[in-house]
Amino acid sequence: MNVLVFGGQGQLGQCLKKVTCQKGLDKLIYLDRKQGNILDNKLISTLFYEYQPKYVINCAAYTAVDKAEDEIELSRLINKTGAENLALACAENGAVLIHISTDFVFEGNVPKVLAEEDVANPINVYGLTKLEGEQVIAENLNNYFILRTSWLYSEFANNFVKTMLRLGKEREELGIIIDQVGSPTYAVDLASCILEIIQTESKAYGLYHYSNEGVTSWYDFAKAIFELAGYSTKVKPLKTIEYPTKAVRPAYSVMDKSKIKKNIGANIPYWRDSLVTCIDALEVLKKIDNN
Ligand SMILES: NC(=O)C1=CN([C@@H]2O[C@H](COP(=O)(O)OP(=O)(O)OC[C@H]3O[C@@H](n4cnc5c(N)ncnc54)[C@H](OP(=O)(O)O)[C@@H]3O)[C@@H](O)[C@H]2O)C=CC1
Ligand SMILES: Cc1cn([C@H]2C[C@H](O)[C@@H](COP(=O)(O)OP(=O)(O)O[C@H]3O[C@@H](C)C(=O)[C@@H](O)[C@H]3O)O2)c(=O)[nH]c1=O
Repeated sequence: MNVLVFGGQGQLGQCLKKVTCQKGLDKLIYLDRKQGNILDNKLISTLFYEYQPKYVINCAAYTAVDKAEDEIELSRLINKTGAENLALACAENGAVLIHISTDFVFEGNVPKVLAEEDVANPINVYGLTKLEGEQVIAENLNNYFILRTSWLYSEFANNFVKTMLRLGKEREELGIIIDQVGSPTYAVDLASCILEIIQTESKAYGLYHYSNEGVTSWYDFAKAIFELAGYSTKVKPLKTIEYPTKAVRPAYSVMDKSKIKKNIGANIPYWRDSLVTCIDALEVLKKIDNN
């Protein structure tokens, strides 16, 4: 049972690799941007012909939230057209598509836990193009899982945890937004959930929410990162208005995970417990680097 992973060198792609290695699974084929460009339909056809995949995991995306405001067409090309290309190839070849989306499809203007059927109303280009990607998959394919996740971090690639650890070393104090609230997600936990869907060959296709359990602000998340990593960096709470960014971000994007727990049997860790695991993993990598 072959599984093609597009965006295999990104953060989630590397987490999938870590989990498959731990579990001894060897049927996943990881494609970097060159080996598996989701904008190249000829290449996609060749890959489907060569590997006859039963599952396709799309970890490829345009994820630079602020830059997307200036690169609308590129963001749309990767997040919408790329998703459409994979959906069409899956439909033609009878493969199941597992696609990742985001909490940023929501406006987040009310402190209400968001379910899959709640109205999406993106407030930035990244969120809009991710929503367009979801829609184009649903229009072209029946056998798909779209997992919306939020605030992904891990020991791999770029993410908020690694940014905090870098800046925390350089500065005595950091100002971090306190009035944006959500749920951090350890990408290794999400990778395990994706593999669970594949291993159980679940047929409960559809749209799902997946994040770690619990709710926090970026400010409290940063404080927890420094505390667990043993840093003495001070953290100053800022209002969104005091930290201007090119893209507007949702103030409240906590997602309801009842559906994925019920249909897939997902067992979801609490965000702080997973943060401990990630900080430990970063420590191990640091030791390996130093040797
Ligand atoms: N990061 C986060 O906080 C969150 C992410 N998500 C979603 O989760 C998914 C995984 O995100 P994450 O792993 O963090 O993202 P990354 O940015 O770490 O990885 C995305 C990968 O996609 C690759 N890519 C870009 N364009 C193409 C293309 N045309 N063809 C093939 N590959 C391409 C990138 O390659 P290159 O580096 O060479 O450009 C990169 O390796 C995405 O769908 C994202 O929208 C959802 C919520 C939160
Ligand atoms: C670096 C920094 C960020 N912040 C704020 C800005 C922002 O509101 C928040 C997070 O900043 P980042 O730019 O790291 O994260 P951002 O790119 O906004 O993260 C988002 O990425 C996309 C891909 C998603 O899908 C979302 O779920 C979410 O994870 O923290 C500060 O307040 N102070 C700082 O020093």
